Amino acid sequence: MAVLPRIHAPADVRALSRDDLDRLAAEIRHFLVQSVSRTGGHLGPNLGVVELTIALHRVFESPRDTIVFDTGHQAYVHKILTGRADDFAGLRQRGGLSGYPNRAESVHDVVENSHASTALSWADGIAKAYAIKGSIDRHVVAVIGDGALTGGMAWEALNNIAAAQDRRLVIVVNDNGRSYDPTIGGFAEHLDRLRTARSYEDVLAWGKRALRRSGPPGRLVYGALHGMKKGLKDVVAPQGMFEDLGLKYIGPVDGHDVGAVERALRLARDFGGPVIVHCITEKGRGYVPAEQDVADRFHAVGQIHPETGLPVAPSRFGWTSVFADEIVTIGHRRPDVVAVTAAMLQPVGLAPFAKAFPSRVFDVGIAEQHAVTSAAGMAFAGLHPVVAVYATFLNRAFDQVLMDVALHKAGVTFVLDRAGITGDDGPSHNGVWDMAVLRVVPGLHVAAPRDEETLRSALRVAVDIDDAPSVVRFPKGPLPEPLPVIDTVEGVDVLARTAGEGPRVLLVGVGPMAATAVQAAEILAAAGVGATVVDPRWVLPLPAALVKLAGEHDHVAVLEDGSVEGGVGALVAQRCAEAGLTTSFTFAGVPATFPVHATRGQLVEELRLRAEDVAQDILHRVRAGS
Ligand SMILES: Cc1ncc(C[n+]2csc(CCOP(=O)(O)OP(=O)(O)O)c2C)c(N)n1
Ligand SMILES: CC(=O)[C@@H](O)[C@H](O)COP(=O)(O)O
Ligand SMILES: [Mg+2]
Repeated sequence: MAVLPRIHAPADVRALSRDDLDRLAAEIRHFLVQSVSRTGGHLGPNLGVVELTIALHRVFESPRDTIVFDTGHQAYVHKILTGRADDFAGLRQRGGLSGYPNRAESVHDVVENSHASTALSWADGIAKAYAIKGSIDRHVVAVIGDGALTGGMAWEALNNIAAAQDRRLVIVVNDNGRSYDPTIGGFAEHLDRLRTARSYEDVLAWGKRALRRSGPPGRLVYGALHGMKKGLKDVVAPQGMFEDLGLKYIGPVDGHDVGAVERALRLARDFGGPVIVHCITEKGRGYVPAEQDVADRFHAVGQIHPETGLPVAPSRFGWTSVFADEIVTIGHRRPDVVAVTAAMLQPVGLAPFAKAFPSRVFDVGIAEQHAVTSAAGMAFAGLHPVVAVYATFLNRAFDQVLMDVALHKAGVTFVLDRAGITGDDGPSHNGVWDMAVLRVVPGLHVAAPRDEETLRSALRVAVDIDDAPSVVRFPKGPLPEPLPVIDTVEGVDVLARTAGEGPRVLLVGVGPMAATAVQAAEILAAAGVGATVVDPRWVLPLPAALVKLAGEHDHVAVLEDGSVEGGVGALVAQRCAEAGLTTSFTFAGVPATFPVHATRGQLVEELRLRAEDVAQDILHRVRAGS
């Protein structure tokens, strides 16, 4: 009889027999492959934490004990064990399950932020609060991957966690040796060494045999050692780095052996202080296409054929591919150009560059702040670094862009992929803050290309800027059709001029929103309102021609796939006001909200960013004479 249908809450998992547990793990694995094949999602990471998550919910009593997941992309099993298996048909879809923990879904979910390396700080804060509130019997458990452990915040948290030996805080390191690629750096090598050490279980078993064979005194010693705060493993093979930090270490544990993980977690739970449980897992475990995926073990898949793992729809030539191609061309021409990635070499399109110039690409781990400041160092020493990250992840390196790159007028180029609304990856993955946040950085240049040619051009110009930071941002997904230029005004592309009676409208399309602006102009023309559509291509520094053009029109609409608060539209309005213009404005962009996961198209409609929405809003303003 199937076990999974009997699981509606963690208590059901705790009630299972040992045999049922193995069956449950197999059934969950089958379920994940069948379901995520249909919806897309983080299949590989979740196949790697099936047994680990089962053991977690058997040893700790969520929500009384608090379990937080770092990044949260590996929380599908947690969702299954907390009664949401039936909801997976709607994974990452509007109205369906989020691809990450989500408090609106369950009391068992805490951290909704999908940005890596934050879980230990969450755990430290929660543990401090429990201590102050006297809830000393509540445990806090943080599950963090080896990749997320390469992020600086994790080490800030470890430093604090180690400072309080009385906190019931368990750190479960889910060590599968990879982010997307194999995890890099000295710490990753340290984990490697631990990983290859004799397993915790083996050492325990050896200790039991060896000491017990030596008669009553040996048995006495084994009992004393096993009961010791430090535990046998540390006595036999103390784990230097963690021990030096003041953190007890238990492991390495076979993360696919429910019993072994349970035993290690129980030991950690009862220790009464901060403990690291080092679980060795395999990303994509139990699904051959994922296990054999050299690139990233099916880290994130679209819809696939479950039998083969092959994509249902072939991926189309997209924005990232254009960057991947152009940066190689630039690399041939410019030996000083180097590339920096934060553990996302393939997703950001740097694999061809790495193949062509293996010594000129640097994977710094999930460490965007380090990526930016080390790039400032590279620029100081005569290189032109190109830092390629997803737009949303640059948020955490704002100070480094401002104070290490811009303050020193460093020629660093930032390539921001997934800029704008991405949608199904949830609110923390939309890349909508970059233009508003970076707007205040002195000297910084920002390009928002609208198609392939303007992207290639922007990259070529950016790498030639050697006295200031430059940013080139583009969205996720397939390339739009090229938009022809009918005129230019002091470097600003004019894409359309339509006839009409009465007030004339200036439509400023930022990046791919230029296409929406052209469509909106056509709708306005049909309503008898004439318009000019322009695309500045470089939105920072703001071209003076935009103010001049605004002065020649009665109403200005700025369309941007980014925050409308403090965005490009706000900047255009400010410059117009400074020039004494009294032009009225329509601002089409993303409001200061966290849109719930949905497709990009659904969010564009929800946020009224379609051409028909923008045209309607403009007509309303123009006809109201405002
Ligand atoms: C700040 C930040 N940078 C990059 C990412 C993209 N990202 C998502 S998961 C991941 C790899 C995480 O590796 P690990 O922590 O080892 O978890 P695993 O996928 O191996 O379970 C990366 C780089 C992110 N979510 N947050
Ligand atoms: C969890 C995480 O941050 C990444 O896996 C991200 O979800 C990938 O996004 P794309 O699928 O857009 O590359
Ligand atoms: Mg990993």
